[in-house]
Amino acid sequence: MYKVLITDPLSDQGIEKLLQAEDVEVVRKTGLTPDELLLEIESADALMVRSQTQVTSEVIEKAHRLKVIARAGVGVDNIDIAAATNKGIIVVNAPDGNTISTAEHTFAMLISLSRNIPQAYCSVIAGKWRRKDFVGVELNKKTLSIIGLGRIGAELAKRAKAFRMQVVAYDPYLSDERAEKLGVRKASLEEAIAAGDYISVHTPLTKETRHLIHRETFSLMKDGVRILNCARGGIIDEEALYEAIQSGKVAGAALDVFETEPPGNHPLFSLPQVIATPHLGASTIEAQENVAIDVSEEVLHILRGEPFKNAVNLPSIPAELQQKLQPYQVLAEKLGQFVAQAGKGAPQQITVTYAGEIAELDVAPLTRTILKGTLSHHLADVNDVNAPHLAKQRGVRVVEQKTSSSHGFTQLVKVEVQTSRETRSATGTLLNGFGPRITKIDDYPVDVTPEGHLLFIQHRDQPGAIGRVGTVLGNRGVNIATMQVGRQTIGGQAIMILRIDKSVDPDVIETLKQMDEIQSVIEIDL
Ligand SMILES: NC(=O)C1=CN([C@@H]2O[C@H](COP(=O)(O)OP(=O)(O)OC[C@H]3O[C@@H](n4cnc5c(N)ncnc54)[C@H](O)[C@@H]3O)[C@@H](O)[C@H]2O)C=CC1
Ligand SMILES: O=C(O)C(=O)COP(=O)(O)O
Repeated sequence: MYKVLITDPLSDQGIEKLLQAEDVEVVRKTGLTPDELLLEIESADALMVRSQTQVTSEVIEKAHRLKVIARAGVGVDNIDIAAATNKGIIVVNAPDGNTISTAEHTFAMLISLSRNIPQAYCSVIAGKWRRKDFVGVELNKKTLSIIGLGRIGAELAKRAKAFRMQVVAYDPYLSDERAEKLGVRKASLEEAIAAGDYISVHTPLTKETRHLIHRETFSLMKDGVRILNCARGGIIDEEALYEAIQSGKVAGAALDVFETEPPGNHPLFSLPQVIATPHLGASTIEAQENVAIDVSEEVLHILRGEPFKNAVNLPSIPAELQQKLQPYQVLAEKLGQFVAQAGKGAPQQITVTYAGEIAELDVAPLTRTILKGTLSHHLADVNDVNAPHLAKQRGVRVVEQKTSSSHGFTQLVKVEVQTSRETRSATGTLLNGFGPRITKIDDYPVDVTPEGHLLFIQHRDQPGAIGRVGTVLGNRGVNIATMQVGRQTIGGQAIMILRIDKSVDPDVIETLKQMDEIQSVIEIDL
């Protein structure tokens, strides 16, 4: 039974699948203190959050069983992604489910800001009728500068155009084609800042975007500019914004998000030009249902070891590529495991070579799996998420290369591990209908199914060697299921790979090692 811990309010309808899953126990505990969260997380297999729960490195450290942190929304700045990655915990989000709601909310703020609707409302219900105090401005023909033209920024642009606004956008990843398609003018950050009657930020909060709009940026803006932040508190320097409003440079600001949430009695709230909502961008029935459905499905897939889509700490793999790579996953992992167990010493460099048909695909996900297989021999809790990170941390160089020559096979994957003591390699392929095969160990051609218990023996090719090994194993009640022998020259170096039905005692290995013609015996579990 998997424990799925939900610590922020999620839509009941959205998590229906989780509630109905027979292998899942859903524990909903909102408003936990940090200490309570540290206790709860210890036994959780999955954690589902929105923006309130702070998933810090301390929380992650206590998460002994956690496989996935699911963010029912977009921004993951409340999750310590590096700590999760380090621990091999997958972080997923729901990038699409709240786009429209947040764009609509930003547009509602844009209109409210222009027509002083919140201020006028407060005045009217206080019994006043002060029409002159709330004269607004039109959106028609005004310029809206959007900083960060991603999903939400693009939806906002469409709405602004429908109101006959000019839209200028800055986004380092904005192509000319996309700008043209959306009917926006692509600009540099400075140009966009200088052009806007309105400036709306829609980037994630990252090291680069923290205080993207700072004191000096305000000086580049038009007098009377209006500012919107429905993305993340911290993208705009709040102190600098306060000063810019007070000086009259900025005519108004609409804020849905704050550097600290809840913001309490924030100095900005003393300014009548500021309107605010309590982080409501994604708070609609529809968005909440969408994001909860999306992350519930992801959590179930991850817990059950099935393919999933939106990992934040894994590169995304298009479904078509995933389907093509799927059959190679087992081969990749087994090759990694084989070479790691067959070699002596800690790995210094892992070189993966792809040949034939497979070399035409983006093989990065397979390389991660190979790394997982290789490193898991020396390290605990390695998975596809943390394998590259762990390799780097331990100074293991990873080289990925491709070649067209596959020596008569349709495709080949070769994993070579270089340690301080030796270099060892295993090459494998997929045999149509028969699954993974190891076709070569070092330079010895073999045909080995990579599964179960194997004995890997290096010896001198000489008559009787095979028989003597068989006798030792037979005498100890070890049944040999299959056997492969490879040699380079008659009477030269050779290898034996025996598939045995059960693991052997260490003294059997010692007995084999005593034989004159045998140089090494290694038991390999795949
Ligand atoms: N107020 C709310 O309730 C909500 C807030 N958000 C916030 O909105 C943000 C954007 O969401 P989406 O549009 O879905 O994400 P997205 O990933 O589709 O778009 C973000 C865009 O920002 C751009 N960007 C990154 N760094 C930049 C920089 N330094 N300068 C300019 N552009 C930069 C990226 O290229 C990308 O196109 C989220 O990260 C989240 O923090 C999202 C949903 C709800
Ligand atoms: O999706 C996002 O990034 C949001 O900011 C929405 O936050 P929330 O889930 O409403 O706490």
